[in-house]
Amino acid sequence: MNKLAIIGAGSMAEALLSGIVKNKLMDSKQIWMTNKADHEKLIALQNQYGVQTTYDLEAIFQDVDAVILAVKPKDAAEAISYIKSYLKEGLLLISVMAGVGIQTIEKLVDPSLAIVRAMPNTSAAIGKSATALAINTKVSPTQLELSLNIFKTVGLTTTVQEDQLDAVTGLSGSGPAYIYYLAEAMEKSAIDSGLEKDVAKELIIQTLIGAAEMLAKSKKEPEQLRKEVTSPGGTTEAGLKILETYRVQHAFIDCIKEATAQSKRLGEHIRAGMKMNS
Ligand SMILES: NC(=O)C1=CN([C@@H]2O[C@H](COP(=O)(O)OP(=O)(O)OC[C@H]3O[C@@H](n4cnc5c(N)ncnc54)[C@H](O)[C@@H]3O)[C@@H](O)[C@H]2O)C=CC1
Ligand SMILES: O=C(O)[C@@H]1CCC=N1
Repeated sequence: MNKLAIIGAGSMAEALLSGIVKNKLMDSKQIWMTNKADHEKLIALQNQYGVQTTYDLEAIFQDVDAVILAVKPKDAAEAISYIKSYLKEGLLLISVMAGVGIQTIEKLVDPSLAIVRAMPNTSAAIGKSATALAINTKVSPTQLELSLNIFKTVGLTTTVQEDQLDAVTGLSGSGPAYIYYLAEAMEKSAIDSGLEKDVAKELIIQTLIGAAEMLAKSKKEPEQLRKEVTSPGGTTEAGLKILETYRVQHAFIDCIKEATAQSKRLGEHIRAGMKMNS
């Protein structure tokens, strides 16, 4: 790839930029970035990563191979109409916007445009994202490989059908927040029980890393691993009984389903807004 443009310069855009630069996927001088109006942020990114930043769309799009669209879903229509005249056949558009479907984007751009819809998560900032990608029929094998290579710089990648991306968003897109929520609860209870915050934090982090690595490395199902921690009449059993009383597993299932539904609703909301404006 000779040149990459990134539209939007927020946390997700920076995480991707950082991965691409760190893994030397391309020279940072070949990456062009812009945002809505935060000039200082662009200067900071330029200084930190050596990328090119500008509000001059002609300069950004001249001879560009791929464009990453990393604005908020609510800004999708405005951002796409801003760059629409530059989105030509042969170009690859990669969207990381939650909920915004490929069909919705197709309605806003040249129908021949190759589009990848990706759902990373914020662990991209440390190269540990779980990213799923879906593509439209215009994406060539080379463009798919390029997209996978971009997201591999920030973690694991997989491809799914487009209609599965809302479920991915509810599961692994929002997923880090569920784990942080658990970590918050662990920290609060540890402090209430008299542990020092620093000590508690260290123990919690290692417990989460250890459990995640057991899930990754052991061939056992999560249920089996849970049972192996739980001695009859022991501490874990006593603790888990409380989770059962509060139906916490059901709450997590409902949580992920609701996040998935919200991804669908976001997409519908944007589609409805487009119809009203057309
Ligand atoms: N934060 C997360 O956990 C995840 C976010 N995403 C998606 O990534 C996208 C970006 O999210 P964040 O980086 O968290 O947002 P953010 O609010 O940090 O950044 C958004 C950026 O878009 C720019 N922008 C807005 N309108 C624009 C326009 N018309 N032209 C050019 N730039 C424009 C803003 O200036 C800003 O730089 C969202 O669509 C979100 O759904 C995807 C996966 C995970
Ligand atoms: O909450 C959100 O809408 C974004 C998308 C996935 C994670 N965060």
